[in-house]
Amino acid sequence: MERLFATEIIGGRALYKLHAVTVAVGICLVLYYRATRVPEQGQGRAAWLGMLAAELCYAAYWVVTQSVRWCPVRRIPFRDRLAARYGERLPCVDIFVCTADPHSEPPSLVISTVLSLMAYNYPTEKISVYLSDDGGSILTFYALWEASLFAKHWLPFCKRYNIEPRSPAAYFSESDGHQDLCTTKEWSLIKDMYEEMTERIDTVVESGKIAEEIKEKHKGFGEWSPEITSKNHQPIVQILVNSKDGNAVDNDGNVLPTLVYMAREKRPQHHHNFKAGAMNALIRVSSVISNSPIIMNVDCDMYSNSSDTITDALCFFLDEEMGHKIGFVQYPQNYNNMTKNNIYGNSLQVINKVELNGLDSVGGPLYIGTGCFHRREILCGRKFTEDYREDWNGGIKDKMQAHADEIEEKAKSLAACTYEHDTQWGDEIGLKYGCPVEDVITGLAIHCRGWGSVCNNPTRPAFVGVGPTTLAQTLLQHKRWSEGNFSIFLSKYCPFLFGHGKITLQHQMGYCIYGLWAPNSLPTLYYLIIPPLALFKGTPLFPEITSPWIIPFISVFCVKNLYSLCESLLCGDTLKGWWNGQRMWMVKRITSYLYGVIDTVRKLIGLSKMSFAVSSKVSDEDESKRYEQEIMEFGSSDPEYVIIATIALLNLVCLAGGLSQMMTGERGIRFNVFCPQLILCGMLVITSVPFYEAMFLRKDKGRIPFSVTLASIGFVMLTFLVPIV
Ligand SMILES: O=c1ccn([C@@H]2O[C@H](COP(=O)(O)OP(=O)(O)O[C@H]3O[C@H](CO)[C@@H](O)[C@H](O)[C@H]3O)[C@@H](O)[C@H]2O)c(=O)[nH]1
Ligand SMILES: [Mn+2]
Repeated sequence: MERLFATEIIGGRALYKLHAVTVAVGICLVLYYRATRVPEQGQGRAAWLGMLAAELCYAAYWVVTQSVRWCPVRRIPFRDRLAARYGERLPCVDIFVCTADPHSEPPSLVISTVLSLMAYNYPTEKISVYLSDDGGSILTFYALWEASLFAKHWLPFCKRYNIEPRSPAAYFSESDGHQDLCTTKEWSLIKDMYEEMTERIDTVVESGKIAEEIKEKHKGFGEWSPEITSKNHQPIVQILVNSKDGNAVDNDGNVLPTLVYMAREKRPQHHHNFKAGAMNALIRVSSVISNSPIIMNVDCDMYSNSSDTITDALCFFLDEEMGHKIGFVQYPQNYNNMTKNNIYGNSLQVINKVELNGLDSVGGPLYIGTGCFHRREILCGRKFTEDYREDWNGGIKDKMQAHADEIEEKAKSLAACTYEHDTQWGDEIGLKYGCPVEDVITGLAIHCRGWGSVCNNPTRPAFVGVGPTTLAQTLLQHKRWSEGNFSIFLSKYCPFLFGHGKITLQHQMGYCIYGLWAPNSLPTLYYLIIPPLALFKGTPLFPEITSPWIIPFISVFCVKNLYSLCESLLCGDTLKGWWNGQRMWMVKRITSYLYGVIDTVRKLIGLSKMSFAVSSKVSDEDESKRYEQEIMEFGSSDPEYVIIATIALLNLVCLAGGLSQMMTGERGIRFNVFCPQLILCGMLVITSVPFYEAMFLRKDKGRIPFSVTLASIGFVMLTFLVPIV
């Protein structure tokens, strides 16, 4: 039988292997040199040994990152074959959307995502969309109710003209009138309708109040009493559109997808486990409403950008040969608000296009929380067995029109905060609790239960969301990610221990690429502080520039960076984008990742509890302007900025000091001996130019505040007290 998807090895392997061998040999020589040339006590022995340790860490980490680069694969689904083979027998799909706060995640944005998901090219009676609102906000409920009405116009419009993307917000901001498709009149009509709705929603959100005459239009509004707060309320489940109900049709008379609002119960005395808790409540609530065998989930900002995504994903699950082994299908995260040169390195192109595909070849990509299709049974803890075959007819299809109220009541009981007490939920069943990257740890458990996963990365991105647009947001997100992955590494779920004998060694290493992000901060800090300081103080830490031993150092540096540049360019980044990305790696390592290490350790010894800071999807006008112009945003005196400014200044001072001492011949600083340190220091200074500008030249609100500069000058002076021994 013809396969429903194909697998292709991504080209460029010969070049990759050449680079890998060069770097590997270089690293061995560097380490050999370090280990055999340790200076005498008092001549920088400690600093030298520190360099050795840092380089050992880098070397080990480099090996880990190569695990996924050996043989990355690309998957190609054949949706026409699927349609021809399965026709009416295609399975039902439940779609979960999570939102947490109407202020950092505006309801108008959330419903655009919801509308894009309702408008998939897939039999509508087989789609159910669930919105989990952890903000428990009547404002979000109101927006969803508006969306349920607008859907009656929007879905027929999308399908009649086959438009993309089907998120109205994205569609209208991208197109200035698709006259070639439909009449201008029709286009303007629907656009006005959409804009009026958004305006109503935004006004309501701003005022925080909903008019009484609106509240009368749906019984759901009755759930909110004045005492309700986001942290203290009863469970709320409202079926806004019930596709089994004969009246739920759009303007063309076609059935609408089921649409459900859920706010699980929240009580101050019960821990709610953040997104993982929301997802688990959704799994249960949906089980009494639609119970589809496939669950897809997205974050509220991740709209569908391609309307055939469901069919594409099903090609993997329904493939006769391989399908029964596949636990989940992951799509990469793409963003529509990235600037050309990717100032904060947030486009994640290399992760999306290299690492996820590479992981696919060694056992499967990680579950990254959004844009992912799961089998319901697997999310609920099922182990892989060779004879496993899914019954695609699952799901609740009978008419429930008569007792929708009863179902809502049943669903509410499943969304109560005591429901999970003394059960396996959050552990063996559903998403795992207690980890800031609930997605990664859940995916790991699934892989260790024997399932594979695949990554589908179509040319037209399937999901597009809102990425961080300020430095602070970026650092916050990466702190959560690095901390989460590091805490997995240190827990009983450490891929090398938990995964041992269950997943391949390469797959274990693949997980560790992220698990070791955080501890990477330590060698990096060392490398950014000690060599410049040693330069200033006249202690050499590298071979002389004229010695043959400098060759491995330089070749590792050049080949590795050239390869990373190629990778980045091939993934669609610009040269400047790559450069910005390198700067951001440095910044993330000395701030987010360092914090990640500290907080993971604090949690291990019981000093702090897990948190999940939701990233804001809105930014103020002034900030957005600077973001568009790719000017780095500081503007507050966060301690992270003090670290960044201190390192930048330290390197500047050491470079200047080193150079001037060399010219005057002071302390015997000879060019030959110190050239490598000068180059290193010089590179750091060039990388840090935007930081100097932000400290000394810029006048706008986003500059580095004077207090930060002052503090960092103080820290630089303190650093000079550190002896190089
Ligand atoms: O208590 C909470 C906190 C968050 N969320 C939702 O979780 C999603 C992700 O939150 P966001 O602040 O956007 O975090 P990101 O860093 O962008 O999220 C990435 O990283 C997370 C793990 O750290 C994953 O859960 C996400 O799917 C993945 O997109 C959003 O839809 C939130 O509404 C909840 O539902 N409840
Ligand atoms: Mn997000």
